[in-house]
Amino acid sequence: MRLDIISIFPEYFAPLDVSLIGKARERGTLDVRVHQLRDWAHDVHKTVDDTPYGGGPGMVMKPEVWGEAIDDVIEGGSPRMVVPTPSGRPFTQELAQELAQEPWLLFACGRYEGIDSRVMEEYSGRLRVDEVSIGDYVLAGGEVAVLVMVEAVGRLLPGVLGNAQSAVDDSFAPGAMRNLVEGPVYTKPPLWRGHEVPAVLLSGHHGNVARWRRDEAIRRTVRNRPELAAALDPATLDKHDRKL
Ligand SMILES: NC(=S)c1ccno1
Repeated sequence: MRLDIISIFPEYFAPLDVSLIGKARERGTLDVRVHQLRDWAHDVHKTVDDTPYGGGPGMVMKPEVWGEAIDDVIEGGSPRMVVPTPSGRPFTQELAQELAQEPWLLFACGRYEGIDSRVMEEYSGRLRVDEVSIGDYVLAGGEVAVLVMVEAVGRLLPGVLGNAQSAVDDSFAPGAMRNLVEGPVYTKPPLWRGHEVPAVLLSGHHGNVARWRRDEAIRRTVRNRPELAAALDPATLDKHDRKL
């Protein structure tokens, strides 16, 4: 997968050189290219923003600069374009799975009050353009949101996770974990400061362990995410689940 990221703060993406994503880049699974938007601003101050039409606070990012940058980066190609914005569709594990199937993603990091809407309008005619929100809160720009999305998508690519089963068991993963969050996890020692590991996890009985883990996932989902629990497909719940 090729990932292009356009931003006025390319240094935000140094974390993509480490850990799982860094190793995926070294192996060639991920080809990440970060671009400084100001390279396409031609005035002496490298201006990328201006005052909003209609008045109001803050500044809006200029369409000319973005248009030149995107045209140069895509070189006539057709990446899927993702624009992080609080007004976008929710970024979910399902969307991460969908984006992980794409051969090429282009992330446009807005700052200030955002990118002139004509940029998304212009490229929607040529590319799949998704405005996406990682949550109902406002950041100073799209860079942190892109880091979140790149990690969530990148870890789903073949060979990135040490054990592919991890992605299957993820919270929210399609299939058995759909609309469920994961239950608690434990490791050695079996007793720590008076806290014991649940006995079933030491039993070696795989069926009982799987049942316990599902029960705990349902309990935690009901406790922490009642709106997800309400959306659980009744067909996937057996009579034991319904008693939880
Ligand atoms: N919530 C998101 S994605 C965002 C982008 C910029 N500010 O907030």
